[in-house]
Amino acid sequence: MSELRTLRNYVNGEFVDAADGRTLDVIDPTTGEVYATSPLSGPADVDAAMASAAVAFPLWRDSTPSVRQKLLLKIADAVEARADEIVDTECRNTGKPRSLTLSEEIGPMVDQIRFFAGAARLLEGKAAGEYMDGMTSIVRREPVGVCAQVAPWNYPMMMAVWKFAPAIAAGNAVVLKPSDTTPASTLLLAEIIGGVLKELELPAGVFNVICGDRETGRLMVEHRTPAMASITGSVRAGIQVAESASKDVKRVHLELGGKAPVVVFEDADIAEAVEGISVAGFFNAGQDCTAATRVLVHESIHDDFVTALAKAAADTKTGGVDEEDVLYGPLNNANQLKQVAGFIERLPAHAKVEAGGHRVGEVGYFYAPTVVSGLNQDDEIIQNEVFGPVITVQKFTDEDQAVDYANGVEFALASSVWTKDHARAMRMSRRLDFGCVWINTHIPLVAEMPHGGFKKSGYGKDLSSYGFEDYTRVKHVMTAI
Ligand SMILES: NC(=O)c1ccc[n+]([C@@H]2O[C@H](COP(=O)([O-])OP(=O)(O)OC[C@H]3O[C@@H](n4cnc5c(N)ncnc54)[C@H](O)[C@@H]3O)[C@@H](O)[C@H]2O)c1
Ligand SMILES: C[N+](C)(C)CC=O
Repeated sequence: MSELRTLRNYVNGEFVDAADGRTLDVIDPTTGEVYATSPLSGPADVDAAMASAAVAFPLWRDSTPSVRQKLLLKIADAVEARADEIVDTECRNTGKPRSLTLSEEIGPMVDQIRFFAGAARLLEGKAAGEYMDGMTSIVRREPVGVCAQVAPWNYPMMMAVWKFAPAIAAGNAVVLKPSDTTPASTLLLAEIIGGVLKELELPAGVFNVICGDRETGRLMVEHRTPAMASITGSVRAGIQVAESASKDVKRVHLELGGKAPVVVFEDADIAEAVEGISVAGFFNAGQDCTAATRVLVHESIHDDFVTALAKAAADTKTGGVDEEDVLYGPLNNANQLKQVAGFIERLPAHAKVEAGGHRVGEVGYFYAPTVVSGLNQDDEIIQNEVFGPVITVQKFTDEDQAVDYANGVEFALASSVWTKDHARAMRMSRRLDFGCVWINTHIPLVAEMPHGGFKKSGYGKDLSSYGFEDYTRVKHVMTAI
């Protein structure tokens, strides 16, 4: 067995252990074996990281947009240059297929960092002017302060980018906590970002990473230093973060769970829909807040659709990091495997498992591509986030019922409509109560467009100029003239 790696926090430009030496095991989900340890950070570590960010913040706040852009562009170049190493690290820690991680994550991440590098120089505000006789008003857009940022395990490195890039572009300093199950790639990003900060002689404390669990996250959010708390994670965690932040009225940015409806009308191109939906439902083992997880199909094509989707599931391959033609790897951790299996074990008698419905192998946390039909709107598996390679299929009779079913959950992050009827697609995009509506596609994202939900999926946007503005505050300056 190879030697255990020791991961360390990254604070003020240095890798350091937790002050009291406590650690957590880091597990390779492909094998279920411990391959590293990471710090279980406590109050002293949170204090140190916050102090580092607090010192850096005024210096970074006063930097010009041009300097912020230069930093981010250099980080993007460095990430691109070390892509293979980053992918190796991410794949060891998540079990994702190597080739897909390279093509579907590194490219977009680099592009997203470059997008925010550009955004740093394009902040918009209202025109300065005389809105009252004898007075001139100006709007200043300023960074918010130190940001406490908490990331999930499903896209560890990409979610880190979505957090630090807009925050740093806007002039904030960051303390970021990766999930306890996936700290490795975020710490490699810290090494890269720290190297660029050093090269440009910029304050080391602009970017800090501390590892730990929920309690570490709570300590960060409740710490007196940050002015803003941002989390990507479950609804439960989001509610707790909002509660913690409310104690001293910190700004909160919440990207939480999803339960995306996928509405397929009778005039859709069925073959195209089945292919797009199966990839968007099973990609990353369905551990995606926008996954195409909850299919609603018009009754006239329901049976044919289910047969085709079950075949697509049977043709979908899960397997190891370097296996060929694999769409997805293991679930992220033993708890997640238990959670996904639990939903299938508890299915009501009226449900029918059309494909999969079982674990694959006994080593690691692999689960088969699964399709379940015959479900009712109030079934547990329809109302709750499975976050696994499971697609459910329900029948609808008309547009109104499709809208009722689609909107009839507590989540409201993403949705899609499959139809050739343009007017219907436009009607549906107005009526669907989700932060994103895709038409005849599902899952693509671009840096320029906002990502974020409504209802229990949270508030605040990632990516885009909206996401950038969330990391700024607006000040009115009025002067007598
Ligand atoms: N909306 C999005 O953009 C998006 C993206 C990815 C994942 N998610 C959601 O995240 C969930 C899966 O991720 P997860 O299991 O890591 O979520 P999780 O809620 O268990 O944890 C997310 C992060 O929050 C931390 N955390 C948990 N409780 C906390 C608390 N009380 N205070 C501070 N930090 C706390 C965790 O340590 C982890 O780093 C799914 O529900 C998924 O839909 C949403
Ligand atoms: C944000 N996204 C869609 C990349 C992953 C959500 O889980």
